[in-house]
Amino acid sequence: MKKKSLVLIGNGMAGVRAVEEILKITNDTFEITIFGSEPHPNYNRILLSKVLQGDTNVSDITLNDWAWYEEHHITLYTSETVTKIDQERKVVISDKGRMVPYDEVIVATGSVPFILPLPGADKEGVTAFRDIKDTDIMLEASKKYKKAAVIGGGLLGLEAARGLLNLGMDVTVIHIAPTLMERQLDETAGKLLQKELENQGMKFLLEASTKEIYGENRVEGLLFQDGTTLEADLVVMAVGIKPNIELARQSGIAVNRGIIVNDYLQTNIPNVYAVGECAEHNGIPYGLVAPLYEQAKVLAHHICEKETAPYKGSVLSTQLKVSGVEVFSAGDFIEGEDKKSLKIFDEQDGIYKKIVLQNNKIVGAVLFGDSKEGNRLFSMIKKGADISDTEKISILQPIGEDAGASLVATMSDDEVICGCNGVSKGAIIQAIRDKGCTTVDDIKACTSASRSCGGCKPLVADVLQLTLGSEFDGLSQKEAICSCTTLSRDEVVEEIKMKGLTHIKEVMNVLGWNSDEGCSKCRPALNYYLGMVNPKDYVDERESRFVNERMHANIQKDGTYSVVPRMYGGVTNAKDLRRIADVVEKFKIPLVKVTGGQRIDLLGVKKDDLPKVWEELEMPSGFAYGKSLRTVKTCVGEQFCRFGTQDSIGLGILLEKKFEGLQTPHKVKMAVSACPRSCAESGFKDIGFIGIDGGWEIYIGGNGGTHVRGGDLLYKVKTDEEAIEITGAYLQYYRETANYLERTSAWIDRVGLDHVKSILDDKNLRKELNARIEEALSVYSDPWKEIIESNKTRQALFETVSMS
Ligand SMILES: Cc1cc2nc3c(=O)[nH]c(=O)nc-3n(C[C@H](O)[C@H](O)[C@H](O)COP(=O)(O)OP(=O)(O)OC[C@H]3O[C@@H](n4cnc5c(N)ncnc54)[C@H](O)[C@@H]3O)c2cc1C
Ligand SMILES: NC(=O)c1ccc[n+]([C@@H]2O[C@H](COP(=O)([O-])OP(=O)(O)OC[C@H]3O[C@@H](n4cnc5c(N)ncnc54)[C@H](O)[C@@H]3O)[C@@H](O)[C@H]2O)c1
Ligand code: SF4
Ligand code: FES
Repeated sequence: MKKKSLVLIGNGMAGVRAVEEILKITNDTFEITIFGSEPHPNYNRILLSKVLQGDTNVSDITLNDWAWYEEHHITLYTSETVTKIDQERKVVISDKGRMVPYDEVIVATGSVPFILPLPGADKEGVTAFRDIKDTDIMLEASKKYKKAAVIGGGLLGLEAARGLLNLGMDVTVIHIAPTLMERQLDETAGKLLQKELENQGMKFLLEASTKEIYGENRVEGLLFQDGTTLEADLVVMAVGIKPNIELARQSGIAVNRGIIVNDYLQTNIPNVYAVGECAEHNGIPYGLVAPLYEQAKVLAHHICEKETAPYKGSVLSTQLKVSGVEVFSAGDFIEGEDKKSLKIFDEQDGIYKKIVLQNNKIVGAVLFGDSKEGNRLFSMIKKGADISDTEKISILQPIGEDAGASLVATMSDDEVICGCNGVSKGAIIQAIRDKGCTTVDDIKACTSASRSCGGCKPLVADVLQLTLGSEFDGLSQKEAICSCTTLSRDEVVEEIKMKGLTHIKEVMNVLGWNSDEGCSKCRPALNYYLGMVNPKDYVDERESRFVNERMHANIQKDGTYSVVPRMYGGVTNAKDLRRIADVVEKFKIPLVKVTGGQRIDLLGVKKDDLPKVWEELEMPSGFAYGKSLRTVKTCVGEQFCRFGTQDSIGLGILLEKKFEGLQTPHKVKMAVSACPRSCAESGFKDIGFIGIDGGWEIYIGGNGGTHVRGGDLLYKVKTDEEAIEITGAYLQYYRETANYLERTSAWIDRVGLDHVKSILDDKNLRKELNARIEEALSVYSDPWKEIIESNKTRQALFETVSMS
C-alpha cells in the first residue's frame, strides 16, 4: 500500500514528539518529511538555560540526532522555512522553492519571543533567549563584556540572569511588576525569591519601564521612563512569547492568539493539524512542554486513526531551573471569594508553602524553599482530590531530610513523577520490573521520564531505590550502553570475548537485547567493540556506522560533503597541491579551506562526485570523519626554527604513518612541537609531544574543544622509538577500556592518570598492548582506495543511501 505523505512544519520539541508518538503506533503508514528553520536536529530547548548556566553544553542537548531521522526514513530539511501551505494543491512550499505534496500536515512552528518595540531594540548586543543562536550570542558576549541587563523577571529572564552571573557578568534584572514571576508566584514567594537571588549576586530594578536602548552601534545602556539610566553592553529580552502563527494566517488557517485547534488538534482546514506553542486550545496557547506532549499524544492517535480520549486542556505546574532555589507553582494559586488558602511561613529558614482550596479541593499551590511535595500536590490538583477527610495542615507538614523514598512510598501508582513527560510512578515501576531498568538513564530511555527539564531525576531515583532496594546503587551504579539492554559496556565486551561473539545481531540475540534491530546508540558501539576485540576476523558492518563514517566524508548542512586527504605531519608538496587544484577546478568545488589540523579541506563536493574526486586526488583518506586518528599537527621544528631542539616533523610523520586508520572509541588528535613554546598546541591533544633537551615529553588527555582540558604529563622519553612504543600502548589501552564515543580527556578523568600510568609502567603489559595494536593496524587499508576499486561498494554507497 502506498504510504501517505505526512509533513511536519517545525522541527522542535512538540512536533517531533508527535512524530515519535506516531512512530510508536505505526512505522509504515507515513512517508514523513520534516522542515525546520534552525540548522540543528531536534534539541531540548529547555536545557538552553542549563547550557548558559554551564551545567551542560549544546552538543549534549540533542534529543534526536541525525541518525534517528535516517533510521526512521524521515526526510529532514534543516535551515529551511515553510512559507506556504497550499490547500488547493495540497503541497507545502519552502523558502528554497521546494514543494512537498501532503496528505496530512502538522504545523508545529512554536513561538517567537516578544521583542519590546523600543527605540534601539535592533542594536548589536540586544538578544532574545529562545534558541541555540541566542545562547551563543550570550556566551560570546560574556567573554568580552561585563554588564548585562535582562528585561523581564519571569522564568526565562531569571534563568538567563543566573546563567550570565555564572559567566562572570554583572547582571541587573529589569522587571515591570512589583514582584518577580508574578504569573507563577504570589507576593510573598516573589519577594523571598528576590531576596535569595540578591544573595546570589543578582540586582533588580522593579516596577521599571524601559523607554529606550541607547548606544552607537552596540548597546551601551537603557533609559527608563522615569529618566534614570543603566549601563549595559548586553541586553536580553525575556518579556514573554507569542505563538508563531504567520504561516498559518497566510495559508488561510483560522487563528486567534494561536492557531485554533479542537480537542483532536485539528485546525479548521481538513488534514491540517497544529500542536505545541503555536496552537490555541479552548482559548489557551500553552508555553510549557507537559501540555504540548499531551497534545502530541492525542494528535498522533487521531492521525493514525486510533481511538483516543480528546485533549481537554492542561493544568500547569512550573519550577525555576536555578540552582540553590526551590520554587514550585501549580494551578490557580491566587485566593478569591470562594478560594481560601492554607499557609506555612518559616521566615527564618526562608520556607513558604501555600495551598489554595476551593470546595474542599486543592486548586493551586506555591512552594518556596522546600518544593519536595510539589509533585504530590500537583497530582492532587490534577485529580481534583477531595481533602474533606484529611487534616489539612498535614498536607503541608515539612517532610524530613531522608524522606525521599518514603515520600514516593506514600504516592499512589497513578501519581505523576515526571510532569514534563506525564510519567506516573506506576509506569516507572513497570519499566523496572518488566524491562529490567536499573538506572535513571534506563528509565529515561524506557519511559521518557527525566528527558526534558530533568527536575524529576531525584524522584525517579527514589522510585528505583524503593523498588530495587539494596540493588539500587544511586549514582555510582553501572550505566547500560543504551536502553536496548541493561548490560554495561564492560559486561558487553566481556561477553563478546567469553562467548566468542562475532556479529552485531548475534550479540543482540545472545545477550537478550530488548529490540530486534538495536538503536543508533548501540549499533555503532557494538560494531566498534566487536572490531576492537577481534580485529582480524571481524567484518565491519558498515550499515551500523554513522553516515559520515559510511560515506568516508563529512556530510555538510546542504547535503554536500567535505573531503580531507591525508597530509602526513601537515607536510605537502607541489605535486599534491597541483593535483588538489586540478580536482577543485574540475569538480567545481566551491570552498577550499586549510583546517586547524594542518590539512586541506575541500568543501561542497557532490555525493556522486566523491569516488571520482578521491580517485583523481590519488591521496589517502584523512579520516576527518572517523572515530580514529585524525591528524598529527607538527611545528616546523629543528629543521627551520631556531628554537627547535627536536625533529618534530619527522616524529609527526612517523606517528601518522604508524597509526593511520586505527579505529578508536572517539577521534584522536596528536601534535608534536619541537620545544616548550609548543606552537603545534601539543598540550591540548589526545596525545602531544614536546621537545626538550635530549628527548620528548609526552602529554595525554588534552582537549581543545568544548571541554577544554590541558594534557597531563605522562613520561619523558629519549628517542622517537620510545615515543612510538608508549603511544601504541596508550592508544591500545584507551581502545580496550574506554566507552564508545568517550574522548581520551573524559576517559582519563574517569579512570585516573595514576591508573593509566600504573598500566604503562609495567613493561610486560606495554608489550602485550603493543602486540594487540599491531594486530589491529595490520588489517588497515585505505577506504577511499577500497571504494574506488570495488564497484559493488561504490554502487551500494552511492546509489542507495539518500540523505536530504
Ligand atoms: C531557555 C528556555 C527554557 C525553557 N525551560 C522550560 C522548562 O523548564 N520547562 C518547560 O516545560 N518549558 C520550558 N521552556 C519552554 C519549552 O522549551 C517550549 O514550550 C517548547 O520548546 C515548545 O515546543 P514547540 O515545538 O511548540 O516549539 P519550538 O520548540 O520552538 O519548535 C518550533 C520549531 O519550529 C521552527 N519553525 C518555525 N516556523 C517554521 C516554519 N515556517 N518552517 C520550518 N520551521 C519552522 C522553529 O525554528 C523551531 O525550531 C523553555 C524555553 C526556553 C527558551
Ligand atoms: N522553568 C521553566 O518552566 C521555564 C523556563 C524558561 C522559559 N519558560 C517558558 O518560556 C516562555 C517565555 O518565558 P518568559 O519568562 O519570557 O515569559 P513570561 O510571560 O512567563 O514572563 C515574562 C515576564 O516579563 C515581564 N515583563 C513584561 N513586559 C515587561 C517589560 N516591558 N519590562 C520588564 N518586564 C516585563 C512580565 O511581567 C513577566 O513576568 C514561557 O512560556 C515560559 O513558561 C519556562
Ligand atoms: S614549538 Fe619551538 S621549535 Fe617548534 S616552531 Fe615553535 S618555537 Fe619553533
Ligand atoms: S519533570 Fe521535567 S523532565 Fe521530568
